[in-house]
Amino acid sequence: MTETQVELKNVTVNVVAGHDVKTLLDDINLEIHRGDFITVIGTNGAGKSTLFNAIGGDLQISAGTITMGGKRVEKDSPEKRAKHIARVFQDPKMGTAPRMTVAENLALASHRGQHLGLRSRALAKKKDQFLALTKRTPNGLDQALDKPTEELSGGQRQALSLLMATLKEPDLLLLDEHTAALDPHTSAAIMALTDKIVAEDNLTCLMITHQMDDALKYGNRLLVVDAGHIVADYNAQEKANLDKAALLQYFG
Ligand SMILES: Nc1ncnc2c1ncn2[C@@H]1O[C@H](COP(=O)(O)OP(=O)(O)OP(=O)(O)O)[C@@H](O)[C@H]1O
Repeated sequence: MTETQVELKNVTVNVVAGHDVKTLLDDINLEIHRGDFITVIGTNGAGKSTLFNAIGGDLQISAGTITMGGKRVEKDSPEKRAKHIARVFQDPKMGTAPRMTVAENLALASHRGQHLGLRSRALAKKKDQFLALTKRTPNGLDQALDKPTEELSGGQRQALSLLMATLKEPDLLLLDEHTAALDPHTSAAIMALTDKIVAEDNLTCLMITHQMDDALKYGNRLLVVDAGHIVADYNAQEKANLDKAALLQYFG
């Protein structure tokens, strides 16, 4: 039986814009099952990142409920929700501490939700684990464990962000166009790594992308967001029968 991991019921997000109230999400209903890997597409300004902000708590919802693992979370702070939700953004500079080394960043991520103890002995103990972890990446991160993150390439930083986000196996992984700033070759490599981590760790994941090929190739479900609504929710079988031309129709 499929287990519900996250559920949005009648979620609406209104914001005040000048003298008007703007509805960014309009009565959204969405059930996410454990192990779902859902790709999310839609035009610029459709509400995709707003959906992530509502789930992550960066934006308060105006109506409705959000449940994670059976518990209501819509009133919880983003910090409290971050114990269960990890997010990777488009900008490779976000999500890592630039002056800290790759190993130190990984140590930070491995202490998510706990008090920090970045003593060098503790770090040395974890080096083997971090070496094994970074060897999974396609772009030489394992050779850069002692380098400050600001010296890494964009692709290496996104690989690191992904490892940091998934190190503690979050209940929900939110990928917000995390390969959009990368060249095609690096983007493909990071997508392959993403797919591997999601499958091996059996993560529940939502991934926003403007790459229709990636939206079709990865995941077991595909959502289309338009003007604050979910206008399509394709299951694995329906998704297998979709092609790029069908998806492009949603972009007018
Ligand atoms: N805090 C806010 N206050 C007012 N308007 C907002 C706020 N956040 C987002 N918006 C607006 O809500 C709409 C949806 O934005 P959102 O970033 O969710 O779109 P998106 O689908 O992620 O687009 P893109 O593909 O361009 O990233 C846009 O018109 C945006 O300007």
